[in-house]
Amino acid sequence: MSLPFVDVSPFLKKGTPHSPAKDASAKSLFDACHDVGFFYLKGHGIPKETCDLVLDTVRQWMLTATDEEKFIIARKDAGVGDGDGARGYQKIGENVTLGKSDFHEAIDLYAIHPSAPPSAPYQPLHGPNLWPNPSFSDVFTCYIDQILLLGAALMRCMAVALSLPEDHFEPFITPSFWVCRAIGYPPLTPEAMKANPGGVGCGAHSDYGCWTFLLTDETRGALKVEGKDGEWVDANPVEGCYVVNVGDMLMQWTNGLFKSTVHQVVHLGSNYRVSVPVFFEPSWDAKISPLESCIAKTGGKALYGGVTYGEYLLGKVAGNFYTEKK
Ligand SMILES: O=C(O)CCC(=O)C(=O)O
Ligand SMILES: [Fe+2]
Repeated sequence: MSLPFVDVSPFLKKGTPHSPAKDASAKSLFDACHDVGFFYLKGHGIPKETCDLVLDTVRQWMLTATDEEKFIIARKDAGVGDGDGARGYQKIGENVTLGKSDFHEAIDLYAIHPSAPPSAPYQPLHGPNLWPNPSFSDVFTCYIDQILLLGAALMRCMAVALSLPEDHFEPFITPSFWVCRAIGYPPLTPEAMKANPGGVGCGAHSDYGCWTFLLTDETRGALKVEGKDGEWVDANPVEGCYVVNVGDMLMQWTNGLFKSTVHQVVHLGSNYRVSVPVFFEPSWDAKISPLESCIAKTGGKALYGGVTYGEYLLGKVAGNFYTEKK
């Protein structure tokens, strides 16, 4: 199995008339999402220099920040200092998947909550992002703005793929409650290998939102996608493309028509690998339930109940971290 390609370029400019190019693009999106749930997205219009700057910014900070600098922006439980239980730096092993620690460090960033208070204490997910420094914040804020436009374009493409009006999803995603992770996977030293025998940088999981736009450095053989027969397929980086995948929320929204596929990161190389997934999500208050047109195409019965996206997210984030109490 190799991952299919989807060209989103016909949808980048909002308000353009329907065209055969749009139909072709929407059909390739439908096939990719129905079949594998993972694809290479081309024609996205985000310059290579922007992507390189994002990756370099993460690498530079992860490799040069002192323990104290990392501690200052460490993720804290909600209500503790500037913590909201989700945002901030996580040291190696703090993130867990299926009860096992992941061998990576990361800074987690989220959209600002629509009713975020001006100062601490913060309820879960209601805090400010904990930025390492102003230039990191500038680079990421500008980058995420571009991904949000791309996410909206992909939603227009998805609407056409599902025979809906092109702007059908706009009210649900405006504004998107996006999530972004700046991740570093250190090389596995012999000692690290002993503590983490499988070398699992990020355990097998599916993503919980809508679309994941994954930017990675040039490391090959690290990201693995579960194929239909349970085999692991490498999703190596392709120059000029994002690796994009369907998350659980989109699977529910399409009543299972689009697949949210399990993947993992096993980085056994001797380099420090950097990746930056941006998770494009509905608005905090968006009510998501299976689309009628998708129910009709999948046997006529809704397979999922409805959720409010923010509540659903709160439940997911609560299970992400290793705490001493567990
Ligand atoms: O680092 C990667 O390539 C993928 C990370 C990932 O799957 C995630 O953060 O959900
Ligand atoms: Fe993932």
